[in-house]
Amino acid sequence: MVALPSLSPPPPRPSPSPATPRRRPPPPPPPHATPSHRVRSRPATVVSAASGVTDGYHSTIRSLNSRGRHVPRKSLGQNYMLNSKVNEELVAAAGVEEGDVVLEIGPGTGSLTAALLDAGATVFAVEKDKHMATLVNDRFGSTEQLKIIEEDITKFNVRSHFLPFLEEKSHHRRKYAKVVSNLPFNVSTEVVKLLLPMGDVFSVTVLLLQDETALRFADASIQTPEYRPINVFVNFYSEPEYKFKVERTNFFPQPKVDGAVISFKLKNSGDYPPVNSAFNGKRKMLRKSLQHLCSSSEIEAALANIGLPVTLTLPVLARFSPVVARPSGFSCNNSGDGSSSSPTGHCRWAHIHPAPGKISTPIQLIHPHLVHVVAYKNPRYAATDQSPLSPPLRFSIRRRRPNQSPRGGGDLGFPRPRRRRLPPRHRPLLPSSIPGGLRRVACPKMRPVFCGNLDYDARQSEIERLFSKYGRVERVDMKSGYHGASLLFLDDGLGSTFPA
Ligand SMILES: C[S@@+](CC[C@H](N)C(=O)[O-])C[C@H]1O[C@@H](n2cnc3c(N)ncnc32)[C@H](O)[C@@H]1O
Repeated sequence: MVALPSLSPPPPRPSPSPATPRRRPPPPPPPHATPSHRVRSRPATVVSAASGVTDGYHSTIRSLNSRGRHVPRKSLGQNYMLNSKVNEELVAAAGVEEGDVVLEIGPGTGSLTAALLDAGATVFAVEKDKHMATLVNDRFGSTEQLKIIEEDITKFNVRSHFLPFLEEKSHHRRKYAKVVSNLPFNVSTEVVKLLLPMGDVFSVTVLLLQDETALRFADASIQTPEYRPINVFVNFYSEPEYKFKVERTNFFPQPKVDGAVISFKLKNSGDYPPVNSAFNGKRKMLRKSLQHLCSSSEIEAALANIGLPVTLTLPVLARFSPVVARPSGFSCNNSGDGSSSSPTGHCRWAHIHPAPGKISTPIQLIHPHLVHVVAYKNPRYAATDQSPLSPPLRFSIRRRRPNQSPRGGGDLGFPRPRRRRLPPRHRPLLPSSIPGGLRRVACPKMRPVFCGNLDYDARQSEIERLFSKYGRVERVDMKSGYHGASLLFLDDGLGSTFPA
């Protein structure tokens, strides 16, 4: 923890004496962003017209101390920006201009907020730390140009809170907002997952992240071993561009790593290709990534049919998807071509068929935007139908035998915990924990069903209603750590199937 020196009023500098212990804070670090372009020589601290104060080392310390001594919290990623030039570069990277509406995550002491207000933007700021929210409020007073919400961005429903604000500020004309933020490093992936699919609200998202993370997000070459599902996600929803590196000396307290600014130009939701299942694989080798949908030979035949390579790019995936997935309603009645819409009314469901003969292969009911349900094929129906083109199989949630040792969450999309195998009489039946804070099901009849990629508006009650057709839903756990994921506990009764 860093003990902040009190600087109000700043004491006169004592003449240095070897006997006196040094009490003054270290001098301001040489502010240095290393832009890939536009290197301008400017003073380290710039007077903000909106705020009337400078944002540098001393002013940051002063504002942190202004409401009692405030020690930056590591758990909240509180590394404050000391260099106003970096803030200005952030604002410029987002092309913020007069009349723009901007979402800022974590305004902190308000240094970036000041730069945004100076550029003529109206700012909607979400700050988790009560102390910092009050501090920004004090700094800017009551202005029409700024609204501060004290909330955790990862639990915040951006759509329902931000859209009315956007409409009001843009005078009910359809206008895209922007996101500009010096993010706490520890929530960057969550925030990226939250914001990128919102191309109908935001045109561009400019974030100051950990340099390594920014490099990873901006990597568009899928042939490298570092390529991860997050890259598919990022490139699916946006066009990322690495802007410039920000050295760690620009922050207080100084983090252990450098930062970097990255911009994501968001795509409009109407243009997304329906390729959700491709998010599951690390490399986009179709034969492997999609082996749960059809057999390898069928995948290869489909590829040959449309003249595709085995390793995919996003546009190619978009062309391939309809060959293996047929759109259907969620409440499909064995005809497989239902067209009911999702609970939030956005899109249709795509029903993917299981690989022949793979009894416990996860069967994915994939919805381009809403939900991705992993259920398990019931061995009882293994013999009924094997062809991916015939009417859909009947599924049921896989049943766990009452005396079966609790298996890890691997089948549910969570890593399987390592367990020491106990003799049967010692095996803990129920309840036990699996990673992610989820509890095992207490009743052997209750089946956990994992739903991912939930829409931001999706509510617990909607999921409950959706699944209640297939059995008694004991409860729905909305996972906040995972982007839009929930786990629901379903008692489908002995004879019932999923979907019916
Ligand atoms: C890296 S500091 C940036 C502060 C300021 N924007 C600046 O440039 O100096 C991150 C800020 O985000 C806030 N924060 C941390 N976690 C948050 C969360 N989950 N939701 C909203 N704000 C958060 C912290 O309290 C802190 O003020």
